[in-house]
Amino acid sequence: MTKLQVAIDLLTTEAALELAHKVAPYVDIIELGTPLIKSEGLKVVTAMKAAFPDKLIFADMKIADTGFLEAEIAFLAGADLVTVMGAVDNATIKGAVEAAKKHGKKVVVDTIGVKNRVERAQEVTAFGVAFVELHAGLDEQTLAGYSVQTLISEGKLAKVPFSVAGGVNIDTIKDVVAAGADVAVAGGAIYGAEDPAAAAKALKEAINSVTVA
Ligand SMILES: O=C(CO)[C@H](O)[C@H](O)COP(=O)(O)O
Repeated sequence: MTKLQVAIDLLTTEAALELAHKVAPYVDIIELGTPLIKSEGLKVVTAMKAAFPDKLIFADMKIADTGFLEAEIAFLAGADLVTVMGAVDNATIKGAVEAAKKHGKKVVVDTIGVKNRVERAQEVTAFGVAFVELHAGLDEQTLAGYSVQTLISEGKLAKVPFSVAGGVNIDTIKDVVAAGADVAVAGGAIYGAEDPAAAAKALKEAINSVTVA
């Protein structure tokens, strides 16, 4: 069953916790977005894990260097999953995976900026990462012609564990599930909604309505 991940791209711990309390019944993974971690520091990760010990806490660290060190500080703060950039040196990804093994946690590779996402997803999966995030960032989503369907198609081709992130919403989440994604990530579609709990509930129900062959 595809998991639902809420990406919290808000800027304060207080706002992030308030949103998480509203949507927690419907989500499997709570992501602390990169701007939130940069704004608040890793104490937001610690606070979220303390508030939701039964949820997977995803620290979107977007690690680009010192893979072992940066992954380890996030794990020590309470993260269950951390992101490393797919475009960086393999040594950084392997270092983060070593830290994950040491702490019994997991690494996710983020493909922002990766030219050949399918090939790179297959390469990094061999390093022992949990899954690959086929991802178009918030800036890329504003470009003319952007469509999340490109990421969804790549997920089908890659045949590795993957998530899709980049404007996933109620109109597209069923396609994400049907493509076999392990995780569907929704940020703006939840935190930008007038009623975030209702939005998260609808996304979860959409996931549950799809039968994957
Ligand atoms: O990691 C991110 C940006 O770098 C976002 O959290 C991710 O793209 C999901 O948010 P949205 O659904 O609003 O695109």
